[in-house]
Amino acid sequence: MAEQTDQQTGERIPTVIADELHIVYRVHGAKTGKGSATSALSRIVKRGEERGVRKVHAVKGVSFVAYRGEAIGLIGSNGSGKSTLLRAIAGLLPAEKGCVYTNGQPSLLGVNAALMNDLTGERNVILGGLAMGMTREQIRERYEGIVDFSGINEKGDFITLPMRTYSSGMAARLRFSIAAAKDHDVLMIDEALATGDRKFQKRSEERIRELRKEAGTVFLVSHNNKSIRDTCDRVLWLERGELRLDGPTDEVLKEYEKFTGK
Ligand SMILES: Nc1ncnc2c1ncn2[C@@H]1O[C@H](COP(=O)(O)OP(=O)(O)OP(=O)(O)O)[C@@H](O)[C@H]1O
Repeated sequence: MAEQTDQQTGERIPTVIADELHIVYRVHGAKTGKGSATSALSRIVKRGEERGVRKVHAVKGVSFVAYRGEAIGLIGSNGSGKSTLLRAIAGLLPAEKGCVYTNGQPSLLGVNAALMNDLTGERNVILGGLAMGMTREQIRERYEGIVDFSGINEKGDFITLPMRTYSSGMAARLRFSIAAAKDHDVLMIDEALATGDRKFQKRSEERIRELRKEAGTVFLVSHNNKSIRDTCDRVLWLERGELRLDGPTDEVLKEYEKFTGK
């Protein structure tokens, strides 16, 4: 339906809307000060604060609209809130204030995406496919493609070995290949490209471009400015949880590189 409207009117279709989004983590059991009498007293006096709970305000009032067909890079220093923002878009973290709307099913592909270490790569392809909502039939059809794309079998029959025998790069490649086998409405990739070798990075970038053409929206978190430049046409720059810049890749990266001194 949505695609038809797109073709008929040429209008851009929003896929993700973040409106003044705030995300706060609560860390339980964290000490709020040394075990002194004064800190105990101040804890009692600060009545509004839950005891032993520290709050981390990771995303602060972020607003943007993402459209179908866009590939958006998320950049910023360590701890600036990039992964948190992705997890919130995926619906894995509740908003403290503001909200995030998504049109379609968002899928988050992180380097920690859950695959079973004791199962073979083969079983994980099937499980991963089922978990993404593919049918057994679709998985059977795409199985060869997934294994070929991952390149896991290039150096021997590794796909029939348990995942725990894979190097971290091999495991990351398989995760990316499984996720990329499906056409996603909103695909979010957290640093996945950084783990593969250069040849695999090139293949992944190509696949990201294809996914965009298939009308989805792709978000890519990366510390590799080249990967961002090669795959994204728009960049959101987060710093200390705030959206510092949102614009065309070249413009934002130029400012970011000035900031980081690169
Ligand atoms: N599970 C958690 N509990 C509490 N605080 C957290 C948690 N995860 C992240 N944070 C905090 O939230 C802030 C943002 O972290 P986040 O992982 O989103 O940053 P990032 O930009 O993805 O960083 P990096 O580039 O290092 O991956 C940081 O201050 C971090 O300490």
